[in-house]
Amino acid sequence: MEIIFYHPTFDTPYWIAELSKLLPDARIRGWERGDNAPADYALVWHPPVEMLQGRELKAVFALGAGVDSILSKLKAHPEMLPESIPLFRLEDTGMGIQMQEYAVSQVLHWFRRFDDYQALQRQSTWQPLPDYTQEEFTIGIMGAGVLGSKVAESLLSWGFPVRCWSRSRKQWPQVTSYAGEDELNAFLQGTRVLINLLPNTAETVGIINQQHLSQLPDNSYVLNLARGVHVVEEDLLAALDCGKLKAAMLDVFSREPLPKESPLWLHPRVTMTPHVAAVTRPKEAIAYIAQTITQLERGEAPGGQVDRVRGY
Ligand SMILES: NC(=O)C1=CN([C@@H]2O[C@H](COP(=O)(O)OP(=O)(O)OC[C@H]3O[C@@H](n4cnc5c(N)ncnc54)[C@H](O)[C@@H]3O)[C@@H](O)[C@H]2O)C=CC1
Ligand SMILES: O=C(O)C(=O)CO
Repeated sequence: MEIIFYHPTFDTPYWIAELSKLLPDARIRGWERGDNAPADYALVWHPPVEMLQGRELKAVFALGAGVDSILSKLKAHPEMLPESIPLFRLEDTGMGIQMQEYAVSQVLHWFRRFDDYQALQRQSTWQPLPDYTQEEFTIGIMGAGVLGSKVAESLLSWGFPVRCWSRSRKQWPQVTSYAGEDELNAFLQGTRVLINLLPNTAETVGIINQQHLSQLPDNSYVLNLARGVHVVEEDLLAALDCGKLKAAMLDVFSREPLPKESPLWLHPRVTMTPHVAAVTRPKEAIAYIAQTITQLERGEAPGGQVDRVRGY
């Protein structure tokens, strides 16, 4: 079995060495321009078109959870990957715990009013503030998939009311499930902290916009952990400035790196991280890919296959 690997920043020799331990019969090589030798599987992130085009692959693996970049490249270059070749993505593989850490720490930061206390500290003001209660801090998770479910679980354990919104209704213990466009407004109207974990698809681009933000209660919060294109940044800033939103924490942006001139950098109630909410953990990802390849070789149907029409 031949496997080719391409990632613009990962440590290719490490990935090859670790994957070889789990797939001892495979010959694994880092792909370089000009390499047209046969391959059965390709492991990729932002692959050049020529890496995949014209190959008779058994499957392609995206080395992350989101497949928006590879699917948008496929729109422009459908010849890169015929429909008959399945595309797999990473499901959790250590990203769930990272999303839990991120969401729980930020929700608790807002819930315990550390943002307000930091503002008071800057004015040298000693001023205890009234506590918030869990009942007034309903968490609304958009995107009830692999990562959304992990985040829901962790916030439930801190006693917050949790609701989720997705395409189809979920039966999760203690979580109120809203489904489809018809229920989006009702979902938003009872959400105090909106956490976005949707995939980037034609239906979800720009979904956090003026119209939807206006449905949230006043003094709400937005935590964007998914993709920058979900948020209309001017609408978010307007919502912060009119008091609809109390604060926003953003990990992802419509343009990355965020341009220096973006007003988000200096807004006093915006905090940000540079797209690090959950990164690919090599050990877990390698074990997952090795297991999936083994299942494919046995003729089984493993999980994690992307529905290219649906877009995630
Ligand atoms: N900031 C970061 O570091 C990272 C961000 N991500 C982002 O998180 C996203 C979610 O990842 P997973 O949970 O693994 O994806 P997933 O595919 O398991 O879950 C997606 C969820 O969104 C829902 N959904 C999709 N389209 C919808 C629509 N039009 N309306 C309502 N609900 C819809 C689905 O029903 C599903 O519940 C990824 O696509 C990626 O963009 C993932 C990893 C790291
Ligand atoms: O895996 C993904 O989709 C990511 O965004 C990694 O940062």
